[in-house]
Amino acid sequence: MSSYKLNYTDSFGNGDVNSLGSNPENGSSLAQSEKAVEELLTQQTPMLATDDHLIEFSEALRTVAKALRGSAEGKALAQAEAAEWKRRYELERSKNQELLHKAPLNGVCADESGNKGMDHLAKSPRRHGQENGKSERYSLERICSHDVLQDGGESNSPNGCNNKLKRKASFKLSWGCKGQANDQHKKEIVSFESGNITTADRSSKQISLTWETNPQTVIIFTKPNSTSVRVLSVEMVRWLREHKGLNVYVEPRVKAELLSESSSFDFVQTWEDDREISLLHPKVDLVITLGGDGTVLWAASMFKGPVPPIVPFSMGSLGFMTPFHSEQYRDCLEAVLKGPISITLRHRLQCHIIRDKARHDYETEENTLVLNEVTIDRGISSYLTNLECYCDNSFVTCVQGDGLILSTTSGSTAYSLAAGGSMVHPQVPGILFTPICPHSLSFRPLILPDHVTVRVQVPFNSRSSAWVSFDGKGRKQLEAGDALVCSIAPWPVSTACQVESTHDFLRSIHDGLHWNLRKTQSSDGPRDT
Ligand SMILES: NC(=O)c1ccc[n+]([C@@H]2O[C@H](COP(=O)([O-])OP(=O)(O)OC[C@H]3O[C@@H](n4cnc5c(N)ncnc54)[C@H](O)[C@@H]3O)[C@@H](O)[C@H]2O)c1
Ligand SMILES: Nc1ncnc2c1ncn2[C@@H]1O[C@H](COP(=O)(O)OP(=O)(O)OP(=O)(O)O)[C@@H](O)[C@H]1O
Repeated sequence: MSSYKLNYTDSFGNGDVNSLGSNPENGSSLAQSEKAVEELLTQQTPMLATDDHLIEFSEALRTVAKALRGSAEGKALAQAEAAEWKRRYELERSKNQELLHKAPLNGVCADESGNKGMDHLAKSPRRHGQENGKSERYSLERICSHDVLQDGGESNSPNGCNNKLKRKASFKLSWGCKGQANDQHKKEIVSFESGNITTADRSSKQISLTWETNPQTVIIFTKPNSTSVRVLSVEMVRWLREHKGLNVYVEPRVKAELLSESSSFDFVQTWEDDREISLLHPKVDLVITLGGDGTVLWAASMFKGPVPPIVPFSMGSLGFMTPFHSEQYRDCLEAVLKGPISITLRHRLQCHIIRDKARHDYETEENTLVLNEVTIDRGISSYLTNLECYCDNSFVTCVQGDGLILSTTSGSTAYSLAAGGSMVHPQVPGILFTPICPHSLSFRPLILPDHVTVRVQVPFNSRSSAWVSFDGKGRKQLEAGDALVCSIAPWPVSTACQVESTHDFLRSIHDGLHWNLRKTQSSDGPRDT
């Protein structure tokens, strides 16, 4: 029986409790043997008085009967004890599973037989007690101590796990980027409670936007020189005003177009200077774009800080960021204005040029925000670029070729893709480092994490200058000694999804690029036998 008990405790957490000393058949056979002895004694009694041997035999049988009774009682006790241990074991197992659900046991080590150690219980018995009351805490602590003693107490197992109950050293994780204390967000994603690092949440999830008050003001950006866009913009502006009672802003060019249609478009508001538009952000609830991806890039570039959510209607040939069909604009806008809507949160890169010859702060150039990418190329020069690249001050490589693309994940389906970069889901945070026609066989594209700062410098001994462009626009020259510094901007661009982020992304690569489109192989032909 004690071996049952030891076996049971030895295999705590993994053993088969039902096989340990609780076989009901054993108990009933002992009871039957005892009953048989009693019957024999009763039958033999008349003869005992006359035969000494029989008396002796009778005494012996009584002793055997007593022993059998004791054994049966002991068995019953053992069964009761086993049942109690089983109850405790199941109680503990359910607690462990509860704990596992809350936090996977990263810090728990296994003994040689693969059994889980008890450190996870040792570290938080009080927590069990607080949750389940004193008696359960007491029983759990007893189970732990029992297990540890049975497992051999103080010795260290070969895998380095000490079987003795002990507390793990506690620690703290902190996140920082160049001295900034921006822990809060990350702490919600990674928990490091009680020495266990666990993922508490995903850093990037499908995001849903719900209006708390009704949207009042929209701004519409349209692709220039397109008749179909012009026709739609006239219709949409009227509908937004007459059916939805919204304030509408458009670009000065579009206001002129609307007024040429009818003077009733007087209510439409605009601005004089593009710098004014950044002041509009606090007033604008929603941005609508009518065009292709270029119009989304254009709209985003108008906001040098936070950007209102964008609803992009597809009116171009390709539409990676434009999931909405213009024919159904009423239904679509009804749904968006009502909410909730799924959005894709697209990171932008903030790019800053540092001029070697700049000696004063006022000579510093303004940051430029890009939604797709910043490109550093050789421009009209016929020489190879010679770009020294650093990531957080670590030297990365020297780009000798046509140039380098630093792309967002939204931009991964644009120029970076054409230069051999991976396609990356737009909500994956990171910076793509994609060379353009590198003059080396081993230069593969990289994807860097979202917290790094990349610096691309034209060395003083470079044969030629380089050229920077932002989302394919605004080219600037980088002379020898100049550098471009680039990191993820704090103001992402949220675009409304037709369905949800992943669905829309996959649809865009299927429809836009015919990704992995191939005729299905017919089933007739050679087969594995
Ligand atoms: N070789 C190339 O593929 C190449 C060369 C130069 C620029 N571009 C891209 O063009 C972009 C500027 O776009 P534009 O419309 O203002 O110029 P554009 O009118 O010259 O159009 C460029 C094409 O890129 C597509 N595009 C833009 N952003 C995209 C994205 N995120 N995913 C997939 N395709 C996208 C557009 O739909 C368009 O068809 C640049 O940011 C750059 O990524 C690509
Ligand atoms: N409101 C705007 N003002 C000035 N330029 C714009 C505006 N909207 C878009 N553009 C520019 O017009 C060009 C074409 O825009 P867009 O990509 O939207 O249309 P598209 O080329 O017809 O689309 P696709 O590339 O899908 O065929 C881009 O270079 C973009 O920067």
